[in-house]
Amino acid sequence: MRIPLYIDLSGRNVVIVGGGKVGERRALKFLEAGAKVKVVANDFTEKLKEMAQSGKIVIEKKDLDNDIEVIRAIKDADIVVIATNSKKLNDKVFSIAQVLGKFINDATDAQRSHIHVPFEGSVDGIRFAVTSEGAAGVAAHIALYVIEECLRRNSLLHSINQFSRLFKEWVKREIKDPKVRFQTYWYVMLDPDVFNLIKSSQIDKALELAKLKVLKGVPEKGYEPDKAFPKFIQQWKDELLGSC
Ligand SMILES: C[C@@]1(CC(=O)O)C2=NC(=C\c3[nH]c(c(CCC(=O)O)c3CC(=O)O)Cc3[nH]c(c(CC(=O)O)c3CCC(=O)O)/C=C3\N/C(=C\2)[C@@H](CCC(=O)O)[C@]3(C)CC(=O)O)/[C@H]1CCC(=O)O
Ligand SMILES: NC(=O)c1ccc[n+]([C@@H]2O[C@H](COP(=O)([O-])OP(=O)(O)OC[C@H]3O[C@@H](n4cnc5c(N)ncnc54)[C@H](O)[C@@H]3O)[C@@H](O)[C@H]2O)c1
Repeated sequence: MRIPLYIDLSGRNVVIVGGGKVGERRALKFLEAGAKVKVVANDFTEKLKEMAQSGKIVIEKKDLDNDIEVIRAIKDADIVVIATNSKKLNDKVFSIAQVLGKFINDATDAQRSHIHVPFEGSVDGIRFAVTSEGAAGVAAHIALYVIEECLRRNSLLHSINQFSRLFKEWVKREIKDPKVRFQTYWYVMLDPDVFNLIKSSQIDKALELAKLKVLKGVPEKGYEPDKAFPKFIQQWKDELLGSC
């Protein structure tokens, strides 16, 4: 079972074996996460060559035809990406990387890949990633579109998002006890007066009222996410899903 994570790869070494279209996409993706990217192949796309020329990545032109070359290429990697069009070479890189204990993203064999690169999107800074783990990429791609459009059209979520960000900043500054903080978030969301202000996009007023309520005291129990979230959904399901 693979689990979803968002990872900052600053300063980590990612070695991509294969300099074609897929290798290029992986280079761009891992660069976004701050990784030091090296692409090893016997041929590269124009874009990869440009990226190397401008110092964003390193490219190493090599015919990887024996184990020693592969070991040399990947020994310093934290993550190895397999993306050549030679099944024999992909299998070789996989077994060596596996023995060396590397994390492997195998773009050519979803089943054995440790890491999957999902379809990804974001609306208003809420990020999401969708994958079928290689089983039905077409369906995952369509699912991403549905999620993205549904969230984009949802003005209620937009307001909740605006409110939550500002409110959380304030709570983290003002309330020292994390246990109380956890209760606080759902305590105000379940308050009908605060929520009606959020619903009508009066974010400043909602914040003012929420702060007042919190300063008067937050219950120590009863607003844990596993209780509060279903209650919230039950109440606002139609408004939330109406735009989907
Ligand atoms: C999101 C995206 C990210 C990215 O690759 O950057 C991505 N695939 C994209 C495109 C794409 N994929 C394929 C084509 C060719 C034609 C077509 O089918 O359209 C194209 C189009 C193109 O290349 O242009 C076919 C294909 N895909 C995989 C295999 C190998 C296998 O099946 O084992 C084969 C060969 C199948 C065969 O041999 O028949 C496997 C994977 N593809 C994944 C992700 C992961 C799980 C996704 C999931 O299932 O949810 C996984 C497991 C790889 C991983 O996790 O590393 C990217 C969106 C690009 C964008 O939109 O910008
Ligand atoms: N995961 C995905 O989303 C996805 C999408 C499309 C294709 N694929 C698969 O990924 C693989 C790569 O696809 P592509 O379109 O980038 O292919 P490509 O033909 O554009 O690139 C292949 C790369 O492998 C290199 N290579 C091959 N043999 C080599 C060797 N002996 N030594 C060094 N380098 C070598 C080539 O130089 C080239 O850079 C294919 O197996 C394809 O089926 C995966």
